Amino acid sequence: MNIPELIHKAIAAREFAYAPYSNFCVGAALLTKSGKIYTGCNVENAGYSATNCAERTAFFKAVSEGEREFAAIAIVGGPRGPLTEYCSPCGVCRQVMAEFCDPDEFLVIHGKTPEDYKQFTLREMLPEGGFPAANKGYFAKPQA
Ligand SMILES: O=c1ccn([C@H]2C[C@H](O)[C@@H](CO)O2)c(=O)[nH]1
Ligand SMILES: [Zn+2]
Repeated sequence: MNIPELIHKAIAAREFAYAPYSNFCVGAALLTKSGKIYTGCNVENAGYSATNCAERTAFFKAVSEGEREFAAIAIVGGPRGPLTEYCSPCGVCRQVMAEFCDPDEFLVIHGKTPEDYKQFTLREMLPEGGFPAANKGYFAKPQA
């Protein structure tokens, strides 16, 4: 797994962040087990709760194109401008990861630069979570 490349793609996706309300710009790059990368940015809305995080944008792009098996996600974010901090996913995004990802294999990478990052397993990010993808393998496979 090329983590610097994944972070680089998350940084590029952050350029597309639509964040006129918070000015907090986030990018994500989601790596499938087969090696494809789906990117996402946050997309805000005047009705704030309609906002979609970068991580879920990447997941929903991938799942809606038939992907079900994921290896890692890189996340970068912070106030508009150069990155100065690590960005950690919100609870809703962690729950979406839990739907599809093995908690002990899937890596959640918090990047600042391609070389400066922290990595966690999904289980570390969501201790005691419910993990349908791990408990019932068929949830992870496309069904008729
Ligand atoms: O991990 C995160 C944290 C925040 N945001 C977005 C949501 C909102 O648009 C803005 C401020 O929270 O950043 C993400 O996309 N991902
Ligand atoms: Zn989120």
